[in-house]
Amino acid sequence: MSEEQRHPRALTIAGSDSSAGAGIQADLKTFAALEVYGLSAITAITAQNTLGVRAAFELPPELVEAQIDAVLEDIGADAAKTGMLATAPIIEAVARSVARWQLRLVVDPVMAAKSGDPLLRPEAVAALRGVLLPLAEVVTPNLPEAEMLTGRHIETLEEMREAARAIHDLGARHVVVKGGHRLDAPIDVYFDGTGFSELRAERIETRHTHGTGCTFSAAIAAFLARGLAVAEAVAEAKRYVTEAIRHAPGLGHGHGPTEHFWQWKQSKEAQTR
Ligand SMILES: Nc1ncnc2c1ncn2[C@@H]1O[C@H](COP(=O)(O)OP(=O)(O)OP(=O)(O)O)[C@@H](O)[C@H]1O
Ligand SMILES: Cc1ncc(CO)c(N)n1
Repeated sequence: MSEEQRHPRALTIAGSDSSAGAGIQADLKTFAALEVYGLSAITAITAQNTLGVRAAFELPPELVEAQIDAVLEDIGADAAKTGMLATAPIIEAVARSVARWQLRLVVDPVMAAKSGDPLLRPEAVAALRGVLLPLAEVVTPNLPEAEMLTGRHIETLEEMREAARAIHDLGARHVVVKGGHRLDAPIDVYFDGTGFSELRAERIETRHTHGTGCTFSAAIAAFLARGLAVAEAVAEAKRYVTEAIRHAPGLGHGHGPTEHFWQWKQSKEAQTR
């Protein structure tokens, strides 16, 4: 097998974030940092910065499908992830592609930006729940998204476990309910259909958490593409996002982006010492 054939590759199906802290841009940076070749299919173009989303333009579902077909017919993907999908017709087009290409899929059920601006039309939640979740190998809702998907109020770890089970019942094979929105430690609950575990990390006191969910789900897809089992991929992705937050460059006046290339920067510094 040639080098080219062995190089792991991953596909992101998501929206463009002009401030490059979230969306397609965060996903491609994550793939690159984890040495996975990144492919992209853009669903929507947003005009946003660290303070909020000013405008969004949703692309036609046929164009989303055409992007996926173009890269998969030629290059192929070992894993894929979805982010902002914007509308029900786009979700349906993506679900068709995922089924046709038998993609190993990580679904980040993006509904709103950190600023609170909506990124998914309210009527599209039903399509996300009914059409895409049954195709997901892993789904990574934050607390408000888990509440929308289950119709339950979620606060405690026990409520996070109950929500993970309810989302698993919708068809997703592995569920991570993320606790980044809790005020105490950012503990995530992982459920594989049989047992629960917790992904624990220290809370980093920072406002620079724009795109942390995108980064986490892209890292899971990258580690799956590299051949890790789901539980390992999720644990490694948690470590990756924690360090990305820790090394955030402090850009912008609102929720700034995280840093993806801290390891590369550290090794460059070590070389010049
Ligand atoms: N301040 C923090 N310190 C450490 N880890 C954090 C912090 N905030 C979030 N995390 C972790 O980052 C990951 C992403 O979680 P989060 O709940 O922030 O996602 P999200 O709301 O979907 O993000 P976004 O919508 O901005 O992309 C989770 O593993 C979460 O526990
Ligand atoms: C395009 C895009 N996708 C996802 C998020 C979630 O953070 C965002 N802010 N923007």
